[in-house]
Amino acid sequence: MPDAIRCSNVTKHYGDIRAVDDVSFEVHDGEIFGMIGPNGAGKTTLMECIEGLRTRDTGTVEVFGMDPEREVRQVRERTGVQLQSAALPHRMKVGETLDLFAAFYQNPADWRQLLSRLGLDGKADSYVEKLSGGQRQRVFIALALINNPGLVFLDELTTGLDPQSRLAIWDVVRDIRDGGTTVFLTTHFMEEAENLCDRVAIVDHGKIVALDTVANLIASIDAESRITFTVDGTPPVDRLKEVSGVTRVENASGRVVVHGTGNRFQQDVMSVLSDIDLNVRDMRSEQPSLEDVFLALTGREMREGQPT
Ligand SMILES: Nc1ncnc2c1ncn2[C@@H]1O[C@H](COP(=O)(O)OP(=O)(O)OP(=O)(O)O)[C@@H](O)[C@H]1O
Repeated sequence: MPDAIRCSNVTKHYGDIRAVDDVSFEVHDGEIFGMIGPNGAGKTTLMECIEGLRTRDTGTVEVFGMDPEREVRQVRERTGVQLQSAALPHRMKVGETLDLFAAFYQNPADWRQLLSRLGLDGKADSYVEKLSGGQRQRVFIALALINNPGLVFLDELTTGLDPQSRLAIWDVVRDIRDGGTTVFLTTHFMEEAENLCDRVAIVDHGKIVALDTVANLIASIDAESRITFTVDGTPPVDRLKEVSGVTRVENASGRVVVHGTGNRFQQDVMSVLSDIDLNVRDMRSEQPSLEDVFLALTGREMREGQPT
């Protein structure tokens, strides 16, 4: 698969702070690629070096084979960057804003079609600042897509949105990918990376500490799953301990937690429970997540110090 982005040994300092530390990776054409990591990990700086908005200290960056620092105009024509809302003038209508941005490019998209594609029919005459958070983010996506880019950068697109708007934005991002545009995004939300991204880079202290599909990242750490339930009667603790893959069984007054690993763990525990002649209630299953991957790789919680 050809690559939309290639970075080799990219480093960026701010004074003594090494924000990006010798990073090398590729983003494939046509994928949704996500960067996750704690505050200050270097995600935005790395993204800006790739966008050509920030000058790297060392290393090479190629976007569709071009250097974003030297071939600025050509890279701008083929990429879309999501602006922060503060970057827009006050009291602009949605249609006016899109018209203005369309004028910057040689082959702009038909913005009325874009609005329709993004579920913003009828909003052309609304003031941007009067829209809901989710609608405003769609306008920023429309602005990032105004030049029909082959690659779009989205930096913490859903921060500040309610869960329902976030889900709707995920559909929009998938639709962008399915339309043939590569998506490079950063997020603070583990579940966003898990649900949306084809591949994820975990960034910590300016380095990529892991990069793969979410399923492969989770499989790589061999972390435990948990099945929790309540039984009316004596739980079959000894039988559960014999199930292959089970590492631990806790029992506190009939509330049982079974820990284990492997593909068959869940199925085999269920099979023991369906055999016993007891009422099993309130069952919950917890799978390992990207949070567990981060913890396994760094020894720290990714959410420590995160905004809520
Ligand atoms: N313009 C700047 N001048 C000086 N230091 C900066 C500047 N921008 C970022 N930094 C520092 O560089 C490091 C990386 O910051 P960056 O914003 O790239 O991280 P991030 O992963 O995007 O964080 P967040 O998730 O909070 O946005 C941090 O230590 C930050 O304080």
